[in-house]
Amino acid sequence: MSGPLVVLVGPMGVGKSTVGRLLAERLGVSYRDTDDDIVAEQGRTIAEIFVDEGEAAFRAVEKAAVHRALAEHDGVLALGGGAILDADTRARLAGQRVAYLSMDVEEAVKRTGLNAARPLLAVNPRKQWRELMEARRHLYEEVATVVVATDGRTPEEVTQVALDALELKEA
Ligand SMILES: Nc1ncnc2c1ncn2[C@@H]1O[C@H](COP(=O)(O)OP(=O)(O)OP(=O)(O)O)[C@@H](O)[C@H]1O
Ligand SMILES: O=C(O)C1=C[C@@H](O)[C@@H](O)[C@H](O)C1
Ligand SMILES: [Mg+2]
Repeated sequence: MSGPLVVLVGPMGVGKSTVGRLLAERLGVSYRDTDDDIVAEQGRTIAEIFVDEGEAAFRAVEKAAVHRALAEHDGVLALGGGAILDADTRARLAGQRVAYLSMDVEEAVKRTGLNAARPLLAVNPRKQWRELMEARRHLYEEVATVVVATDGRTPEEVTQVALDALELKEA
């Protein structure tokens, strides 16, 4: 299988960065995050891109960054929470090993809070979360080869469950 060893998908704050780094360490590979790529390439925060140019422009930048990372990276790759909204990106994930990290709404509010750095959850996070997940849950499930529930688990426990589910050997 060419492309990343593992791709992580899931909503904002579910632990993609935290678990992604731990997974990469355990597997002896490098970690890459498309949100970080976008910030580095654009020289602006994601919140700034949303405010300056709107969500549609952000999604176009994101799509290019995701496709580049899928072609270049062979370690653990975390995608931005909304990357799976794009049909070409979902098609591109079809042959990949993809772990969907999931959580329920209460866990989501605990982990993301009222964080202004997450523009899609800035106002009424509980309601926004539910709406986002209604629109996206089936897309995360569509691209996933494994689903790992993170509720009530530490990042280390989530990492272990993911390794077992993916049947990957440690370095
Ligand atoms: N299993 C866990 N249990 C409790 N807290 C966690 C867990 N995993 C991550 N966290 C905490 O939740 C917050 C969000 O985690 P993280 O930044 O890894 O998520 P993310 O999916 O990368 O989010 P983003 O949308 O910003 O990319 C952090 O404060 C992190 O410490
Ligand atoms: O879920 C989303 O739509 C987003 C998630 C983040 O990773 C960022 O990519 C951005 O804040 C949008
Ligand atoms: Mg992250």
